[in-house]
Amino acid sequence: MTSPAETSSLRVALVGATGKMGRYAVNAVNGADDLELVATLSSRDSLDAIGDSGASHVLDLTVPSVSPEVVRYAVDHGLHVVVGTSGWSDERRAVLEAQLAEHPEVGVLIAPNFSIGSVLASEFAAKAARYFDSVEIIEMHHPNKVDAPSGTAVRTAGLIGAARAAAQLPASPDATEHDPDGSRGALVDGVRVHAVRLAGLEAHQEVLLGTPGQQLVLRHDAFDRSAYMPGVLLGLRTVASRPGLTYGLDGYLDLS
Ligand SMILES: NC(=O)C1=CN([C@@H]2O[C@H](COP(=O)(O)OP(=O)(O)OC[C@H]3O[C@@H](n4cnc5c(N)ncnc54)[C@H](OP(=O)(O)O)[C@@H]3O)[C@@H](O)[C@H]2O)C=CC1
Ligand SMILES: O=C(O)C1=N[C@H](C(=O)O)C[C@H](O)C1
Repeated sequence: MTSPAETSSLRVALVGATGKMGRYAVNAVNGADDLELVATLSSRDSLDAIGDSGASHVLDLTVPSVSPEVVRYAVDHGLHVVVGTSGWSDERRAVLEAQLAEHPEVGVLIAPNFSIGSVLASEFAAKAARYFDSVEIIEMHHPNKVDAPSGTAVRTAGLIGAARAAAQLPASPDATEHDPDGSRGALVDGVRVHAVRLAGLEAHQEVLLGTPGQQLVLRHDAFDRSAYMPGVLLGLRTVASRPGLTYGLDGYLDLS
């Protein structure tokens, strides 16, 4: 928990303030008595507006091609960062870890998903994975999403893959020999991931777990972006007390 002294000086610069997530986050931060929104940036602004604003924290809700530059700027300036933007691959996180080693006082949270339901669904999937022969992920999003598979699906596959490896499970059974068009989906940490983009959808994910005679489906639906705001605020309030990189909001939750 952050102390009152720390929270009273929590000044947030929001990058991506004009986006779908950013617009919700502006309202969420403005509605929190212990947070002050000191800068709102879009693609038209220089990142120097962050430094000029006197921010202590940066909230990054941009696009995968821009997010690493935002985070690099913030860490170089000694600012704590909460990242919701997707696209933070193992390679990108390794580069960030190296940068953070030079700024050991700085905390960064990369949260592939801020919603508690989604975080729990991924956690449950990882717990269940060792008891089933097969597991596949279907992620379903609005058609404006620029990246696939979703950051949430990548994170979920990572947790499941680690759980299956720890249990020394073989690969999910699959006799496919001929798949010229990639119908079997992407393979992420040994888990097949299928990405659907459909008008009318927001953000949805199903983890299908199968073993002879039964199936378990773990599904999460985010119907609008209010689902993410409690997690955004939790991240902002906690990140300064957690130096280094935390990957996944579960790192700030007591899920044991
Ligand atoms: N972690 C989570 O729980 C969630 C994560 N996401 C992720 O958050 C990210 C944002 O999603 P969403 O709000 O839908 O995206 P939008 O496309 O609606 O918004 C993108 C924002 O990034 C800004 N931007 C683009 N380029 C730059 C730049 N060079 N410098 C500064 N700002 C820039 C845009 O500004 P402009 O208006 O000027 O173009 C806009 O404000 C995505 O990666 C998405 O996957 C989404 C939902 C939940
Ligand atoms: O772009 C989105 O909408 C979302 N992006 C995040 C992701 O890539 O997982 C989180 C959520 O799925 C919504």
